[in-house]
Amino acid sequence: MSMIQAQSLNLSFGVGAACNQVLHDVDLTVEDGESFGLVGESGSGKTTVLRCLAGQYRHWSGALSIAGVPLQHKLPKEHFRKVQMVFQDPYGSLHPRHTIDTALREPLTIHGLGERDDRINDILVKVGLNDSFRYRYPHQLSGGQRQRVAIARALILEPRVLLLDEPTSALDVSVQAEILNLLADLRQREKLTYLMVTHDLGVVSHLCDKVAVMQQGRIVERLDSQALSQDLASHDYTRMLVQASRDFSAESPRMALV
Ligand SMILES: Nc1ncnc2c1ncn2[C@@H]1O[C@H](COP(=O)(O)OP(=O)(O)OP(=O)(O)O)[C@@H](O)[C@H]1O
Repeated sequence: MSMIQAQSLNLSFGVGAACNQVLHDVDLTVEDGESFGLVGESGSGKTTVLRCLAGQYRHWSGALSIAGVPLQHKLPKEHFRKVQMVFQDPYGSLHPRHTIDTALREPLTIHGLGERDDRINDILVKVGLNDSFRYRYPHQLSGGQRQRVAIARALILEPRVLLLDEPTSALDVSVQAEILNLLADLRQREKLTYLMVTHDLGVVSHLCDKVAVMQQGRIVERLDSQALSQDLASHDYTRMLVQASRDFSAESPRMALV
């Protein structure tokens, strides 16, 4: 069974002359346990796809489902036990005046889950932190540690799907690989399915099994990330992205599309 499915997903902002259609008949299938990348130019609609699945936009048309369950426009609370989102900026996604303990406790309270102290300790260990972080505030953590907390907050409800919106792009280059390795590890251990937006084709080849390329609200190509690294893309736009990534990596070897 597919874990994530989008069929003919359309979404516009504004009305009348100001109407801007940002998604055009997006079809997407992500299998259980797969890591799927969404790449493409800025403004092509990648984040909007994630936000529809996360219930942040309700005015889409088409069909969406998670684990075979069709999504309604207003999502029930149980949806968020299955699907969680991790944002680009870990500082912005954590309340500055809430301790890490409060940030992690809140979803447990909302969903009425017990054994809260044990769950908080366990999840901190899973993301490579420990209980010494519990009573700190976000500003007392490094960028990488904050993103670990944001990942812990997403995982504390034991979801099956993580929607990752450029999870490493706001981080210092030196910690990006650490977070990518953590995400790869967690996917295996927790049997998660990932749908990840990224600009970085190096991240795709490191973390994703498959990739879809978006341009102006449409998916123009779907392929295995291995095929992408081996120059087997067929669409001109995808080939242009790969070339741009290679040119950039000549200046910054870390970005290399392996
Ligand atoms: N709330 C909104 N109201 C109006 N327009 C919006 C809104 N959110 C997004 N858009 C528009 O939708 C289009 C797609 O935006 P989206 O953030 O999905 O692109 P993206 O591919 O994720 O870009 P980036 O890589 O720069 O994050 C853009 O033209 C954007 O301006």
